[in-house]
Amino acid sequence: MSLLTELVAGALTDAEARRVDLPLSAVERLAAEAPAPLDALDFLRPADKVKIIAEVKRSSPSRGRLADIPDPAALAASYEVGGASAISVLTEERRFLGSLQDLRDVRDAVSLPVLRKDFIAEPYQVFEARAAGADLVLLIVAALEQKQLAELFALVSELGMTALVETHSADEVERALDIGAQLVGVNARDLATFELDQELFGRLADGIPGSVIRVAESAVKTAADVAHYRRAGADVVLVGEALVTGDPVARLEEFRNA
Ligand SMILES: O=C(O)c1ccccc1NCC(=O)[C@H](O)[C@H](O)COP(=O)(O)O
Repeated sequence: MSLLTELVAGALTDAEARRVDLPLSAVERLAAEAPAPLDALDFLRPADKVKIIAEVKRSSPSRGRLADIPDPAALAASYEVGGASAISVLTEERRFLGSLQDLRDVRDAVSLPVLRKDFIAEPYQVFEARAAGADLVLLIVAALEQKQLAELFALVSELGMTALVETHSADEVERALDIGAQLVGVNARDLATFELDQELFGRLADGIPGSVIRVAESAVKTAADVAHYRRAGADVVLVGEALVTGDPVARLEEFRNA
């Protein structure tokens, strides 16, 4: 079983367990009652300076434990002070040690759009994201059949949220564009081998029209890495490890001025 398949299966098992206490009808109701989502596309629109999605990331399969993050809300608030344009919260529990409670806490602490970063494969998880206050939901093309991707994308949009559609090849970029994605990510990390390829963004960016917001994900350690992605056409960079292992405000300022 590939790591991605394992991560999706684990996320679905955990969602199934939550569903025992909170059935679909209840989570749908909570989603409908949640305050309206922010327009993430507006916050991430291309500008003179690169926009940053700053990630709350405790641990990862490739790097193990990164940071304890006892107070995700405080970390997210410091990201906002540092000038982030959106906050990504890893809610996957098994390998990233995140939770939906982290997302709720972050939602209450910032006035920026919040992304649910998880291994989403079922509508229940999308309703959960909205009920917890998410404005954005990650959809990983490699984890989904095209029909499933299109249906989840339609649901995310119907609930007023924005999908960050993540790709790792030209074929996946085409699939993202086919469903009408307005926010397309290129992840430098091969989710099967963990290999990082910072050049991948540049190779795929040309296939993404200028009307679509282009997000370079992973492998940003320094301002030079941000500048590299910027030159290759990134409107937005998504950064995790470098922010949770250093001074987030100082690093965000460096990265924004790259
Ligand atoms: O980070 C991992 O090891 C990982 C493994 C398998 C699936 C996803 C994984 N990470 C999710 C991400 O894409 C990153 O958290 C995100 O792009 C930030 O990356 P970084 O700045 O390199 O921490």
